[in-house]
Order: sequence, then structure tokens, then C-alpha cells
Amino acid sequence: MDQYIMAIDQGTTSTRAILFDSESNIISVAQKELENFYPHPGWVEQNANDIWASTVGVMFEVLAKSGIREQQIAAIGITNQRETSVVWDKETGIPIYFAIVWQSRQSDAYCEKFKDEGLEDMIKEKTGLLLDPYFSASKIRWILDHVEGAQQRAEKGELLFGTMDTWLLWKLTKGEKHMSDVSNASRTMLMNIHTLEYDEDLLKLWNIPRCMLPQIVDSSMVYGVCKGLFDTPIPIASLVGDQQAALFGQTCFDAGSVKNTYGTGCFLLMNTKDRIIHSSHGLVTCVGWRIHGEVDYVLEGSVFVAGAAIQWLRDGLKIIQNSSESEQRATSVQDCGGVYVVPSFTGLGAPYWKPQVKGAIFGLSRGTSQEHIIRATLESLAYQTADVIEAMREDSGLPLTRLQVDGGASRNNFLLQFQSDILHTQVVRSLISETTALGAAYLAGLAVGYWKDQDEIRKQFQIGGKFDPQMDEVSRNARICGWKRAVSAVMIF
Ligand SMILES: Nc1ncnc2c1ncn2[C@@H]1O[C@H](COP(=O)(O)OP(=O)(O)O)[C@@H](O)[C@H]1O
Ligand SMILES: O=P(O)(O)OC[C@H](O)CO
Repeated sequence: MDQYIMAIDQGTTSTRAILFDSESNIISVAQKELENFYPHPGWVEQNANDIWASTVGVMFEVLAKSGIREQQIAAIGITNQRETSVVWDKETGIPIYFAIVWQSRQSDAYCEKFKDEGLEDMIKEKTGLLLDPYFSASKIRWILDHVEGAQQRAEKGELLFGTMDTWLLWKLTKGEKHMSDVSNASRTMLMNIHTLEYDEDLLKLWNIPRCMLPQIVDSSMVYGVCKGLFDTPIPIASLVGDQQAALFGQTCFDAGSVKNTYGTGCFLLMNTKDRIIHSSHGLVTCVGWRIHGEVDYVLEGSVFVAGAAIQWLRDGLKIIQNSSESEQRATSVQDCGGVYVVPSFTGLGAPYWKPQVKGAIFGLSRGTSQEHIIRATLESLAYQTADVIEAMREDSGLPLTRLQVDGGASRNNFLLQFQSDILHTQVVRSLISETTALGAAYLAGLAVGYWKDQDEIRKQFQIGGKFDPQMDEVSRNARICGWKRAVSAVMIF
């Protein structure tokens, strides 16, 4: 009887379950969209019970669709949107407040206060992170402050906290296992990246009781078995943050290997192996994964608006009908006609970190057409990526030999060729687009012996597209220079 791995990819917009076979082929996919709530400007929340219900739903659906029986599932791997935080009652399992999503700014005031108190450097040194409401600590603080009696109840051990890996593991094991893997814990701002334990000073600073926090564990091990859903005790064998999972799924196992996911935004991660590199260029340091106690660290940079800029062409400017049309329109002109689009609609992320900056279009002339703007918008994804790569190169001292890519916008061949030209580096698109789920599947499979080791996994990587640099140096430098001038201009506007 053939065996499969089930990966659960609990993302911001949807929850998916995907079945993989031992050659990394996708056998079946089930997906359920999630509702986001925006109770105030800048706030983003989700219902953790919906997240749980969507998870159970896709697990059953993917089995039903494929005709594969539960006895054929060798293990379940869980990967998740990171930082999103929920606090629940230990006895009843009922969340005391909505899950606060990573994008939410509702806990900004705590971070601003600590910045004013000059605590930023200390926090960065201990956690590798920037003092920002993106990470979990201020979200937990917000819940404990805004739900009546929550702080006292947490102190009495009546409440539990979790990111989505923890929440799903706790629910799947019927409250038996309260754990989080190091990759997720490294995004809470409560874990010390040197010791890989919760940091007493940080717990005191945020006034968060240790007893509500999950035990920090490896990213690949059998944590427990699914209870109450299936007749078979299926082991749950990986927990890993989604961006780190994609790095693993892309088999970026060597020092200096980098992946970029071109989704709504871009997430770039560089594997730095056992080196903890503190960035001087606005990148964050966190854990990639830990297997049998051995840790791989990463440097990470995020671009806020990437594929979202293509959505803006479609829904805002209405100059394309769908995202894929952007490629044909962009290649219908010879170049961008001197146009630069800086799509900093929600500020600029790494390496600039200018949250207040607005977007702009430069270089307009009487001859500018829609196609030039479309092309310049696609090019902006490549420039923003190149800015983060430059920061990674400088921080790590490691050369970039190739960039591995995935995500919705990586389907765009024009974008990837331009990316290769601007970086002067080969860009490789993975054949399997679901690298996040694949990474979680690999980590789960390794834990139960479905795959032998990382070498075996590395051999399974399949290239879906390869782009080599073609642009001459003079043109490349001129274009990069134009982009930098455009970015400088939005910063002073
Ligand atoms: N062919 C394409 N060219 C450019 N952008 C694209 C293309 N296909 C999809 N996109 C963009 O990719 C994004 C969706 O990618 P996806 O990986 O599903 O994102 P997320 O996981 O962030 O929801 C959208 O913003 C969309 O505009
Ligand atoms: O759910 P995604 O794919 O948008 O990823 C979210 C990130 O993990 C946030 O840090």
C-alpha cells in the first residue's frame, strides 16, 4: 500500500492540505479561503476557530478527492503564517480574543514606547528582530491588556498562547501537546536566538507569563498523533514557519543559498547555516529550522508590495484584465521608456524600513504608454528584490550564486529574466510551485523515515525554469541607478 505525506499549509488567505508522494509529486490539493476582519484601520484579525475548522475541512477533503485512505498517510506536516497570535482557555479551548494577524498594527504603541526607552538594540541583539508590531510579543501584550482579567488568568496558568502551528497541534492532539518549533518561536520576540530558549529579560519586559508559552521543539520530530479525527493514529511530524518551509522545500541547504517568494509581497531568506548574522541593513535574523538539535539560521528581508502592485494595475488602474496579461503587455515594448514605478503603497520594507513613504511613478513623457507603466511595475519587483539581496550580500559576505524562486508572480518569465539581468545571477524557478507545503512535507517525512536524509531530498529538486543574465553591465548599472534615484525621491517627498 503506497504511503503519502500530508502537508497542511495554514496561510494568511487560505488553509490548504496537500498530499505528496515519495518523489515529491503533488497527488491532491484541497483549499479553503479564510475571512480577514479589519475592525479598525490598520488592524487585521482572524477567527482561530475558523482556522481550525478550515484545517479539518481540507484534511478530509484532500483524502476524499484523492481516494487515498488515512492508513496511507505516513505523517502530517504543518506549516503556517508566522507571528499570527491567539490566546485561549486551557480548559475549554475557546480563544479569549480573535487571532491577531502578522500584518496588524494594533499593538504599535507598545513598540513605540520601547523604542523611546532605547530598548531596540537590546531586543535586536537577543532576538535578531526589529522592534515592530509584526512580531508576536506585542500582540500577546495587547490581548492580555484588552481582555478583562486576562493577565491574572494567564498568571494563574489558565490561558495558553500559540502561533498557528501551536494552535493546530494543540487542537489536533486534543490539548495534549502545547509546542512550537524554533522557526516559529524565533518570530515571537520572546525567544533568545543564541540560547533558543525564552529569554527571562524579554518575558519580564513584555510581562508575559512563561506558563502560557508553548515548549520550544525541533522542526522535524514526532510531536504526537492526531486524536479524534481518524481511526488511525497519524503522527504529526513537522512544525515550521511558512517562509522557512519554502526555503527547505527549495532545498536551500547550503550557506548563502537564497529563495524569494513572489506573492502579494516578497519574502527573501538566505540560509546562513550555524552563523547568527546581525544585519546592519534592516534585515532580520531568525531560525530556519532545527533537525536533531542542529540549527540552520537565516537572514530575512521582506518587500511589502510585490504581486500586490500587479493587482493594483488590474484593480486600481484597470489597465490589465488579469495578472498574467502583464507579461505579454510588458514585452510588447522594448523597454520601460525611462519610467520607474516605486510601489511603496504601504511604505518601504527592507532594507529601507520607511513605513510612512508613499508610492510614485517617475520619468513620464508624452510617449509613455500603459505598457511602459506595466513593464516598470514588473521591474519594480525585481529592483526591490535586488535591494534586499544587496543587503544580504553585505551582511553575510556570502556571494549569491543563484536565486531560487516561487510564488504566484514567479510564473512571469519576463520578470524572472529581468531579475536575473539586474542581479547578474542565475534565477531558477522550482517545478513544484507549492514549495512551502513541500518543505513541511519533507521535514515530516524525515522525522518518520519516509525520506532518509537531506541528500536524498536534494536530489528530488526539479527545475521548472532557468534564467541567465543577458543584460550588459552599462545598461544594468544605468537602470539600477535610475531605480535608486526614484527611491531617494519617494523618501524626501
Ligand atoms: N503571471 C503573473 N505575473 C505577475 N504577477 C502575478 C502573476 N500571477 C500572479 N501574480 C501575482 O502574484 C500574487 C499571488 O501570488 P500568491 O503566491 O498566490 O500570493 P499569496 O501567497 O501572497 O496570496 C498576486 O498578487 C498576483 O497579482
Ligand atoms: O501567509 P503568507 O504566505 O502570506 O505568509 C505570511 C508570513 O509568514 C508572515 O510572516
